[in-house]
Amino acid sequence: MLLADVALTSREVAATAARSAKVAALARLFGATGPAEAPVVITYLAGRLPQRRLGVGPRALAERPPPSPAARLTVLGTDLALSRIAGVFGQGAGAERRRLLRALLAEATAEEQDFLVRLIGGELRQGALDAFAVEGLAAASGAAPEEVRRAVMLGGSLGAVARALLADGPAALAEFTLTVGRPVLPMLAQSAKDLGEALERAGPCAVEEKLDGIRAQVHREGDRVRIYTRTLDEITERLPEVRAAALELAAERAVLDGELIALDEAGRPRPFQETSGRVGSLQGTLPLTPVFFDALLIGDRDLLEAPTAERHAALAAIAPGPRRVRRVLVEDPADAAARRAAERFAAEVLAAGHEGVLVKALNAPYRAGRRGASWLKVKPVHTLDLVVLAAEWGHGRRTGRLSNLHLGARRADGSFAMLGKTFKGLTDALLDWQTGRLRELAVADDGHVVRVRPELVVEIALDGVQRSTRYPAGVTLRFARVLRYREDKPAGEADTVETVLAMLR
Ligand SMILES: Nc1ncnc2c1ncn2[C@@H]1O[C@H](COP(=O)(O)OP(=O)(O)OP(=O)(O)O)[C@@H](O)[C@H]1O
Repeated sequence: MLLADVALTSREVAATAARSAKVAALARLFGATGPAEAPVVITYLAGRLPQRRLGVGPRALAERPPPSPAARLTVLGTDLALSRIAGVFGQGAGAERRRLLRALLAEATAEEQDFLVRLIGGELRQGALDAFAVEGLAAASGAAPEEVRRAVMLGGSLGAVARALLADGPAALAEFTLTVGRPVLPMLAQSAKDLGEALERAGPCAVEEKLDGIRAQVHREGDRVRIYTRTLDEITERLPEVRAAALELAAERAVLDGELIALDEAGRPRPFQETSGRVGSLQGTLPLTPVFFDALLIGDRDLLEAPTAERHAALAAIAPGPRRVRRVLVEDPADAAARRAAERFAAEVLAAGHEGVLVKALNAPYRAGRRGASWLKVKPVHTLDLVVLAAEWGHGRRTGRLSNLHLGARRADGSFAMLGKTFKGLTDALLDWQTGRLRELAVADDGHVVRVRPELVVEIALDGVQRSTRYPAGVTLRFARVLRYREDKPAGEADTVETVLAMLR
């Protein structure tokens, strides 16, 4: 497949607001896509790179050679060329990467050059693309969209499902079942205003402590253990203590969902930044403890469709108390005594230094990859996960470091609206870290503001939001401060403008 075909479809999909037209354009393209090309095609359409980071800056992207008169770049050829660029390290790497990029661009037509530069610069990101691609793939292959969706959750990636579907047709979807050693997307929670609202919405439920750590899915088969993050990256090698804990479970074969936290000697949770250092690229040395809250598979039993109460019981049978999240049951939310007990529990959880509670409907299945109403989170402090759009060079003590962050929320079309700026809450270690990371993401630097690819998610605490004519969404943040970077969260899942506007009310 030619890169030109992908560029054309990308333009068509962006140009129409109609879901059916987007899906039809994608279905046409997938009809002509080979199985091996499919993962790359899908990644490009979503505006992402399989290589994630190329290490080329704004200067390299600004240097365009004369375009090729005819389209001849293939998708796989382009992918190979980008992998070569990403693989250059050491002295003179910058210049060598620029040379390779120029050589690639010289092979591209003017339209392909445009596509590549915007792709590499992060301007083509389309958060909603995967959902349309599922339908486009279903249409192109004759499979049911719901089946494709289920396979993506269980297979962990749209690319892998597309490859199988385009190679073997709808029958290939049967291979995508929950398998030990193959992570599935975690179930996510919606927000509730307070515990009262959550109990009302959930019906009979469990109220659980919300631990402030790192989401982890732990797979065990005999003495083989694998640990995955929320984005399904494998982190087993970095966490021998978690592996050891998994080997102590009373089940040889299990897939469990939980949170990794760092505790001090008194058993109180340590700040998240110390936890995340072990998993993200910040440095961290504290040992982590897994605390499980769900079981997806135990022995030969796939528990995904089993109700919460049954999954919790299955977990309790194989994991000792300290390895499990603490919870109280509210069998009847209309019962005042049960509600009071839940309120007391939530207050204790906060007093113990945790961030809030989760309220989980007892009769609901485990919905991998979904943010449904059967899990509700209640947190007393307002926080937003926003995307860093730019940063300003600091002054005085912060000279030479990127400091004041420009923060954006996600629009429905996948672009970002700036909400405000903050340099509060940044420790020296965070300043150093973000300076390095943001320079890697830089696309422009005017000596004052460095604009970056919108990829880095940061969790911001705030006192609220207020109307403002200075910012494009008509709203800005009050007393925003940085809590932590969320390297485990993709920008496509950052909070939306809609969520922020809802906070005005
Ligand atoms: N008992 C628990 N049950 C489920 N999740 C928990 C629990 N304790 C802590 N968590 C963590 O809380 C997260 C959900 O709430 P949070 O407000 O942190 O959302 P987030 O990570 O910002 O976004 P998302 O809801 O997208 O995960 C889970 O992903 C998990 O990491």
